[in-house]
Amino acid sequence: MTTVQTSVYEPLTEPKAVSLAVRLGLFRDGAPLACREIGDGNLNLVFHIVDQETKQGVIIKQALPYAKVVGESWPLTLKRAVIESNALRTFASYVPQYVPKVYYSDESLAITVMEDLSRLQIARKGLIEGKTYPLLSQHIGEFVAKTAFYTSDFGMNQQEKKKLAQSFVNPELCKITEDLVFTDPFFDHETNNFEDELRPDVEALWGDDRLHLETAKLKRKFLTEADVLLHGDLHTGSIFASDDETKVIDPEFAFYGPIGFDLGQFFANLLLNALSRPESERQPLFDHIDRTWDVFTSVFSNLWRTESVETYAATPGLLEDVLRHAFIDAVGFAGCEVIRRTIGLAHVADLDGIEQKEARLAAKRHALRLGRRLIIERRVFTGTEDFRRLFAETEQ
Ligand SMILES: Nc1ncnc2c1ncn2[C@@H]1O[C@H](COP(=O)(O)OP(=O)(O)O)[C@@H](O)[C@H]1O
Ligand SMILES: CSC[C@H]1O[C@H](OP(=O)(O)O)[C@H](O)[C@@H]1O
Repeated sequence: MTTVQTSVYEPLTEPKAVSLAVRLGLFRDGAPLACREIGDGNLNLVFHIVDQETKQGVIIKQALPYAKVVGESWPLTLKRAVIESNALRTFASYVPQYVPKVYYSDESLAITVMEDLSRLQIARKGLIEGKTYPLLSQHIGEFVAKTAFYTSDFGMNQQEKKKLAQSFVNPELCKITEDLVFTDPFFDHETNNFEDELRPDVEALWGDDRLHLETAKLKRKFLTEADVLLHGDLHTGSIFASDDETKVIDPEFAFYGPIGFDLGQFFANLLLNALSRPESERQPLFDHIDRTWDVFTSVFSNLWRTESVETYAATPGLLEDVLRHAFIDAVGFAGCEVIRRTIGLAHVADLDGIEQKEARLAAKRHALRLGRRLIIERRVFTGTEDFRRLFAETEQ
């Protein structure tokens, strides 16, 4: 991986980002450059620099030494920028069509300079506006299948895999997920954030021993199962889309983990959008879940049968076992994500943006019932049609 170390860290400002872009020779001499900090995520600065004449742009993303959403009281490693640029490059070696090009990265400045994707729209925003993105699930299914297979012990040299896994050890970012996704929302923790009216529903979750046991099993998987290289935060705000293109961004949470995790995060964020829509407009979200799983299983199975490096790959029943466990885990992980996006620290605009208060509270109560049953009943799921069934059963 070519990440250079040239300078001493300082947070960029818009003028400093322009100077850096000029110094790096990213634009022609004398180009009239405009720059805006457009970061709307929880953690980092994102500078959009555009040549005003040619309209060509680049993105400079910079990690701050703390979590932007909370402030300097929450220090956070700058190494996440290296993880992010290395993950983008690793993914590009398998699925270049689904990630932005990385032009340059600098470990000391904690920056990744990458392709400007402004021609596309963040999928969460588009889905909230009612867009359907017909190819989103086909692309994400293929993205997850190929990145998972080729980084697994079945798709790459098993000694090389261990080295790759080592380079993606990401303890601080994993700890955020361990806390914010798998732990805090299930207990009375200060990071939680929810409307007072939801307190009885939330306290019921906090006192639910069965839910605690099943969530603990999922957290244990996340902590211990170094199966494939994951994106680690594959929600719809980490995906740029149009009707014919899909690009996955923001893999600073990348690490070696359980194969069902990225799928579960993606399913959950489709469900969160479905929760914000009237019943008559939910079908495209469930269709996306079906298609993601179908494409994932078909691409992954094909690679397993044709390119596996592991002797046991041909053992009858093994692939089916891997896929079955990936699915069950994905359902459970989706439940954790639905709950944490409803009452945890980091919410989603799909639910928070429901203007009418009673409708918003109803959608959030539905989310809590759905998330709980996804976790507890994940082993009963036989296919993606069960998402529709459970969604309907938890509506009231
Ligand atoms: N390659 C890109 N091209 C255009 N805009 C981008 C690009 N990467 C990020 N952005 C913009 O910056 C925002 C925050 O980026 P993101 O990587 O999600 O940051 P964070 O790590 O803080 O969540 C995105 O929602 C998007 O609007
Ligand atoms: C304090 S980090 C909260 C939350 O933010 C991350 O998302 P993003 O970087 O896309 O804004 C991640 O989901 C974390 O759990």
